[in-house]
Amino acid sequence: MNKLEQELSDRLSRIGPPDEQAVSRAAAYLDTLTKPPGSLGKLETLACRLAGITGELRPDLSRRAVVVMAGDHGVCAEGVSAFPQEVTPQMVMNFLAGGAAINVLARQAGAEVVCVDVGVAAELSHPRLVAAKVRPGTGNLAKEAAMTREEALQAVKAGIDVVDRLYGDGVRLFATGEMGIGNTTPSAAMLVALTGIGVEAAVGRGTGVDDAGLARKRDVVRRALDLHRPDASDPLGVVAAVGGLEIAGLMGVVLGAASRRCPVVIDGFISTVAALAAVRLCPQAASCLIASHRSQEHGHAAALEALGLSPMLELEMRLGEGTGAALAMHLIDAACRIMSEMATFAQAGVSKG
Ligand SMILES: Cc1cc2ncn([C@H]3O[C@H](COP(=O)(O)O)[C@@H](O)[C@H]3O)c2cc1C
Ligand SMILES: O=C(O)c1cccnc1
Repeated sequence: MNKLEQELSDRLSRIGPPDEQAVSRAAAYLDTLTKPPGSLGKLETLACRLAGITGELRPDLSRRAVVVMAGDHGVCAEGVSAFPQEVTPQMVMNFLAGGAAINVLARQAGAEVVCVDVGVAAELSHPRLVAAKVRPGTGNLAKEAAMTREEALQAVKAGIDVVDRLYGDGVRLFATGEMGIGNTTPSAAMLVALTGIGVEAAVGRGTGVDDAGLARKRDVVRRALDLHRPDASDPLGVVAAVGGLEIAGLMGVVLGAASRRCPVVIDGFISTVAALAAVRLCPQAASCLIASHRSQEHGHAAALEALGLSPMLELEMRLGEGTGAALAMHLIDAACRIMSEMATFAQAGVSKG
C-alpha cells in the first residue's frame, strides 16, 4: 500500500455507524411534541437522521458549505455535451464572482460556496479558488483511462482536505456540488459499472443533448465499459477508468464529512454517483448522506435507489452545482427548529391521545 492508500484507509477506519441511542432519543422526543406521532413525516425522519449522524438532538449546523468540485473531461471530444468544454472554467469564474445559481441558492441557505479546481483543463487563478489540480482534465474514457489510480487517490484526498480545513473553521454541514462539462457521461458509466444496470437506464440528456447526442453518449459508455471492464468491487478503479476528477473529489467530500460525523447533503446525478462510489468504498459512510432532490437526469432515480435514499424534493431541476442540496438545507433547518422550538404536550397543556 502506498502513502495515499494508507492515508485513505486510515481515514475510512474512522468512519463509524450512526449513534442509534441518539436516534432513539430523537424519536422519543418527537413523540412528546404537540402533534400526532409521525405527522411531520420526512421532517421527523430527517431530525432522527441528523441526531444519528452528529450524536446530538439539536446539532448546531449553522456553519455550512457547498463544496463545488470542478474538472474537465477528455470524453467531450466525442460530442457528449450540448455545451463546449470552455464553459467549465467560465462557470468557475462565475462561481467565484457570486453570479451562478448555486451562489444565489447558497446565499439564501446561509452557506458559503467553496470552489475547488481539482482538474479544470485551463489554468485558473483566483484568491478564493481552492487550487488542487491533479491534472488538466481527464483522458478520453472511450479510448483510454480517465486517470490513473494514483490520480484518483489524489483527487479523493483533495476532497478530504477541503472538508478538513472547513471543519477546522467550524463548518458542520456540507453539500456536494460540481462543475464539469461532459460529466454526466462518466457518471453514467460509473453507475453502470457499480450497479450493473443497463446503459439505457443510466445515460440521460445532461445539459440537453438531442437524440443523436443521446445515442452518442450511450455508445461512448458502452465502448468505455467494453474497453476498461471496471470491477464493481473496486470503486477507486471504477472512478479512475471511467470517472472524473471532480467525481473523485466529491467521493473525498463524502468520506471526509462522514469521518467528522457531519451530514453531507447530496445534490443531483453526478453527486449521487460520487456518493455511491464513496459508499462502495466505505459502507458506513452511507449513514451521513442526506438526499436532497430527485433531478430530471434520467439515471438519477436509479443512483438514489442503489443508495437506498429517498430525496426530499422533486423540483424538475437538472443543473447540478449543488443547487438542489442548497435548497434542501432549508428543510434541514426546519427539522432542527422543530427539535428546538416546538412545545411539548406538557409545556403547552395539550391533551395526549
Ligand atoms: C452554463 C452551465 C452551467 C452549469 N452548471 C452546472 N452544469 C451541469 O452541466 C454539466 C453536465 O452536463 P453535460 O454532461 O451534458 O455536459 C456539468 O457541468 C453540470 O454541473 C452546467 C452546465 C452549463 C452549460
Ligand atoms: O442531476 C444533475 O446534477 C445534473 C443533471 C444534468 C446536468 N448537470 C447536472
